[in-house]
Amino acid sequence: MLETLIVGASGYTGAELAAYLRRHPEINIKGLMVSAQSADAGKIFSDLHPQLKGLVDLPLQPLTNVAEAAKGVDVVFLATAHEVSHDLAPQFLAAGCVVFDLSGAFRVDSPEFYTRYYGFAHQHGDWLKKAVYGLAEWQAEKLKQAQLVAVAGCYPTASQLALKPLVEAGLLDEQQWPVINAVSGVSGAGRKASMTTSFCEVSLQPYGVFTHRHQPEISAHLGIPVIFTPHLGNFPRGILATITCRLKPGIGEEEIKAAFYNAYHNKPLVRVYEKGMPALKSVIGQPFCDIGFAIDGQHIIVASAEDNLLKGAAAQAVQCMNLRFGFNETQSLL
Ligand SMILES: NC(=O)C1=CN([C@@H]2O[C@H](COP(=O)(O)OP(=O)(O)OC[C@H]3O[C@@H](n4cnc5c(N)ncnc54)[C@H](OP(=O)(O)O)[C@@H]3O)[C@@H](O)[C@H]2O)C=CC1
Ligand SMILES: CC(=O)N[C@@H](CCC(=O)OP(=O)(O)O)C(=O)O
Repeated sequence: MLETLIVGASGYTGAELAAYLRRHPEINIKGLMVSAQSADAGKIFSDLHPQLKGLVDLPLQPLTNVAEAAKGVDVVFLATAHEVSHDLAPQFLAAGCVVFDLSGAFRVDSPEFYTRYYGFAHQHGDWLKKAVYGLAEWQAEKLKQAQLVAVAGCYPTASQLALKPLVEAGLLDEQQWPVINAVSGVSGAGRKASMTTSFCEVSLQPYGVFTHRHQPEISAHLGIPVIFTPHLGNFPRGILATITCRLKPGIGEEEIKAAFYNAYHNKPLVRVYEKGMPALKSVIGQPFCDIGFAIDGQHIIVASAEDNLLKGAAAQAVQCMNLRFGFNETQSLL
């Protein structure tokens, strides 16, 4: 049995982690943590997330001393903001814990990337180098050795799962950058109140145009440049990415189908459609990323759908943990 902490347990992804981990036969949830100053410290977790009433009724504990909190703990999930994870992860790692970080704090091995896109100077270049990028379907071998897993971002997961089979098989015309248009539900911005995510303000709209931090995350791990435009949608959860690319001359449906088959025929959490396009309703509340495509001449449109809080965050984190410890990949997820 692995003793496990969820830090940031009162948040959206933290709550989803608790829901999965409570039913994992190899995991004991030892503690649900929030910040030392949290207004929710001392409250019962399920009073904040009543869907888990009677299932996870532990108190939310203030994280006042990391060394103390890490005692007897094997695994830590950090469902915290990037800056918070950046500070906490090295402390839990120093205490010997295996850390699964849902934030972007360790996803790209480039200190300049953090200054430019995250607005802070990264202090842990050693861990940036050692971190394994948690895009589970593509990192199974590396994950087995990882002490720090930087779980892939929500948009980057939907985007890369759709594009990587085509890139790896060399099917795309390299002169034409893939154009990714993706819409996310509001839970992507977290649970804390803010003006931009308040009910009356939200209206379908692009944001972060040419500047969103997920563009370089996707490019860095895909190995090619992309255009990425996120949109905020007026629904609670889910991401739909619609991606337009140009194929190399002579590439057709047969090659595309083969590329997706080779990549995912034995990957239970990616479902590639024989025909039709995925919709959010098929993945909300599910740990899957669903992919569909259509070809017209040299153009291909690939669409991928996921629940941002699940395959885009908590489910993928648990999937990475399953792979790390040699459990069934979908344990507690399906
Ligand atoms: N939402 C999404 O769709 C996705 C989110 N992510 C990433 O996952 C992380 C969590 O996201 P999300 O669940 O949406 O965030 P939320 O804002 O919903 O939750 C953040 C949690 O962190 C806690 N927290 C804040 N500061 C500290 C601290 N210093 N020590 C311990 N706990 C702290 C908060 O509680 P309190 O403030 O009361 O202490 C809260 O429990 C972020 O890095 C996000 O970028 C990744 C993929 C998708
Ligand atoms: C709708 C919305 O605001 N989405 C967030 C992305 C979700 C997220 O938390 O980003 P990571 O996957 O990198 O952790 C944003 O655009 O900043």
